[in-house]
Amino acid sequence: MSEVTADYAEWIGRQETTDDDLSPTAALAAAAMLDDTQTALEAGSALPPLWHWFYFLPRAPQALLDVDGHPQRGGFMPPIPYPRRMFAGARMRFHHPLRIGQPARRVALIRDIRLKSGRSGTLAFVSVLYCYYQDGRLCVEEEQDIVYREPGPALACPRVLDWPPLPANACARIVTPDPRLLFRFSALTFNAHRIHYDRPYAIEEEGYPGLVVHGPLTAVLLMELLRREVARPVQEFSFRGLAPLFDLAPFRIVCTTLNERQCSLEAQAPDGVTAMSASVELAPL
Ligand SMILES: C/C(=C\C(=O)SCCNC(=O)CCNC(=O)[C@H](O)C(C)(C)COP(=O)(O)OP(=O)(O)OC[C@H]1O[C@@H](n2cnc3c(N)ncnc32)[C@H](O)[C@@H]1OP(=O)(O)O)C(=O)O
Repeated sequence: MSEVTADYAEWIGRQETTDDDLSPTAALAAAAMLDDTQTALEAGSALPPLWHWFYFLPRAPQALLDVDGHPQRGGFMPPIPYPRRMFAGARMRFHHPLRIGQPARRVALIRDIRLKSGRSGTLAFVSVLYCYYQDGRLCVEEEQDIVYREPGPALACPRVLDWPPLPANACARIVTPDPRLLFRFSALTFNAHRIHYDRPYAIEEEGYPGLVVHGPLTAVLLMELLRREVARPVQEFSFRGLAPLFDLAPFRIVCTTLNERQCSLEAQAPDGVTAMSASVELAPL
């Protein structure tokens, strides 16, 4: 195990800088995808939390895409040999909102590469730290975990069961992850991974029962539920993808208020299993 990570030691500490003018165009398209007609998205408006994912898009030329649709490994990301890439989770801290229509910079740094043994086989986790700057100050810090898996047996189609009753201090929404939503999210994030839009590829090559819901889309939907229902600035947010969600049946997102500063969020698969869990620290009142 440690030998494999040693092979990639030279990737740790690699950096990549991306500039973006944060034009309102992407935010307006994201609002359309989210049926958000309320949020002010003019030049100078605060970008809602997590909407920075609609900016700083990958710029790999078409000729340098791998068969799965991601940029070929061995550039910024290490050449891990396991073929199944997934977004495993992220932890972030919001210091200041990014402002629409003003230049911003993202600095990415490979922080860690670690091999683990999981129920699904060997997992290689690559942790990437992203720091977002505007007006010379650090606005958002985010550490993402990308996991690469070995090929494994095909996953079964999820069963549809009843979701558990909601606790009193919780609110929820049912999400229908149809291909139109997945396509728009892939387009907004310029993510060409075929598991999100190419059903034969997702089923026959990567062994999923349907199109896979992007982890960041589920995280955005959780954050939007919080933004609508709790409507307080977020200071910290972390989430972990525990099981994939598919376009085959609706899933439920739930936000539970724990106390004045903390909420927990989760996405529940059609069979009731927690597919993503998240926690939020709100800014002090
Ligand atoms: C965008 C984008 C891609 C996507 O959006 S892909 C779709 C979104 N992502 C998912 O659906 C991932 C859902 N999660 C899973 O399928 C499984 O959790 C996963 C990652 C396959 C691992 O399952 P296992 O059953 O094999 O793992 P274990 O539970 O046995 O755990 C083994 C060790 O790994 C650690 N671990 C597990 N899951 C995570 C996680 N999400 N984040 C961080 N660490 C994780 C676990 O703690 C165990 O560690 P120990 O130190 O205790 O051994 C795009 O590509 O851009």
